[in-house]
Amino acid sequence: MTQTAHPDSVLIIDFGSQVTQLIGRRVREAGVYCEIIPFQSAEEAFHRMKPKAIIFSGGPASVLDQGSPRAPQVAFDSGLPILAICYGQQTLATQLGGKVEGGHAREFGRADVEILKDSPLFEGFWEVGKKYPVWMSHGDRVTVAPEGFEIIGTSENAPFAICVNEAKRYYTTMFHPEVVHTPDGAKLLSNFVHKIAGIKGDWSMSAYRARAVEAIREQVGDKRVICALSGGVDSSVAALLIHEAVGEQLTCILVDHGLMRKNEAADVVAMFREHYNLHLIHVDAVDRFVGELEGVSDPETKRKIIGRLFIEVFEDEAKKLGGAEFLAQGTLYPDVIESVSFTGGPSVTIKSHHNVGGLPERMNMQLVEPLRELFKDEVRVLGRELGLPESFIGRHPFPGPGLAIRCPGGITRDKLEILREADAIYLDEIRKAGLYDKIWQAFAVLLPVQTVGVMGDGRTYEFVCALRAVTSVDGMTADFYHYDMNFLGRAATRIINEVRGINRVVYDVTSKPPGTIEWE
Ligand SMILES: Nc1ncnc2c1ncn2[C@@H]1O[C@H](COP(=O)(O)OP(=O)(O)OP(=O)(O)O)[C@@H](O)[C@H]1O
Ligand SMILES: O=c1[nH]c(=O)c2[nH+]cn([C@@H]3O[C@H](COP(=O)(O)O)[C@@H](O)[C@H]3O)c2[nH]1
Ligand SMILES: NC(=O)CC[C@H](N)C(=O)O
Ligand SMILES: [Mg+2]
Repeated sequence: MTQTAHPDSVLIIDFGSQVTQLIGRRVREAGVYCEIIPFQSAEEAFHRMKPKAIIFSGGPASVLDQGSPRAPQVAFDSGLPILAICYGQQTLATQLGGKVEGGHAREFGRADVEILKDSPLFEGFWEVGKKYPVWMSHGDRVTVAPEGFEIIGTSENAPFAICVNEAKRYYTTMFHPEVVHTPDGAKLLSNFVHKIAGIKGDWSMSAYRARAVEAIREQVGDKRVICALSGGVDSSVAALLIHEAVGEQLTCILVDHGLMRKNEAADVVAMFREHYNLHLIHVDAVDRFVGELEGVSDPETKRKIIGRLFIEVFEDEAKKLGGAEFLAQGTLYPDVIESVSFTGGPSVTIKSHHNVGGLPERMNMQLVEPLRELFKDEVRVLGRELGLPESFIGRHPFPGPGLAIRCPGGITRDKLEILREADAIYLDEIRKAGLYDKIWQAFAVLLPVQTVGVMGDGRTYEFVCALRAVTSVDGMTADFYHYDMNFLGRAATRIINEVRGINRVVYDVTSKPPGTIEWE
């Protein structure tokens, strides 16, 4: 979304660290605009962005390896302040004539850094002669600093814990200031962008909104955009931004595939019609999806059928509109990071996430992704900024393939109905207990297992319903939610009493890993 130069920006050069995204986050929290760019395209981005400061991230490679990543020369020629973290420190040292060695004691986790000399980097919170906790994760280390550098902080296994050239404004740390395990790290990054680079810090979500709108206008011109709108917070916020940018040129398409939560499609349509004056097409594709899914039990086959049908429905709708040049998506930063990782490498497919990403190629469309630099909680802040009702902002994520992947075994219309009812009761109980916002995602699963029960003196032989609730930050890892047993008892009783077809309820106590959040 960032075609134009921002007057006060920070260029974060990504060497592939798992936590690079957190650097961006901290910089934004300090009120400064930034972009994270893979090292391969950093030079190009530098000329486009005209940043006021540069940060080098950590990374999995060793600078001692042939062909390992380097920072572009322009970073050093620019005269800009540089903060270089971990791998960034190692490549900076190597590129400026210092030395890096492997084979020393590796260091993962907490370390204590002792401050040897004052610096604007930690002015206001770290004092000479004292020790402070930081988080390290490295095998290699700098053993000879480049000329003009001095060590101002040291730790047991990282003699060059903080090594700087104040004259040039080059600051390098062996530890990671961006992670929460370095308690003062955010302040350190804030000092770098404010005190050292002299950037004001007047960037905010409302500034993000204004720039995003401007960038969308520039990208889209007077062409037509379609937006796949699920009512999830990501696609809702993307749709509102694009609507603000190009108004009438936007058409949103909500596909009711019969796999949504109870009343979901109607609620989403009602909310958008009530609050916003945008084109919204509500496609009733229930028979098309459920018709093809009936009897299908293999999880990957279900996902592939759903992915294909989504494409077909969008193709049909775009045709009816006379074609569309752009497809909008609510892609977030965590969705992007996996595709730009330097190490890449073959990884196994655990499950094929339904993703409209396959659409544009097949349909000859360009992508509009105004949220690709944000995290989910930042998207929520932006949603509030745009006036999206709170009931939409705080919603639990809901997967594109919906209830189909919560109904292990063969899908039938009856099973989908039973599951939809159980899920609605479960969520209702969660809301009543005031737990909805404490849980990251909660849902019911209908197991393809029938068990014997007794109700009203009669024998029953009905399905088992499993309840799931997890806490998580980004969905990549998760812990099961620790309910009070009374709550579970209440939810189970209501589901068994009110839903015909279920006579037993169990709770899933599996974390991710080794489980995944969804059952398929
Ligand atoms: N029923 C649907 N109709 C139209 N588009 C959909 C539907 N389900 C999913 N999509 C599209 O697929 C994208 C990916 O879904 P995903 O669930 O990751 O995001 P979301 O629904 O916007 O937000 P959330 O993660 O909070 O559910 C959505 O942003 C939306 O563009
Ligand atoms: O849009 C989506 N399309 C999918 O195909 C899909 N599969 C899982 N999910 C959601 O992703 C998060 C992690 O889920 P898993 O642990 O099951 O992989 C959880 O939030 C899941 O609900 C999906 N979202
Ligand atoms: N976290 C990092 O950036 C690690 C850098 C380098 N791979 C090392 O092991 O030292
Ligand atoms: Mg969703």
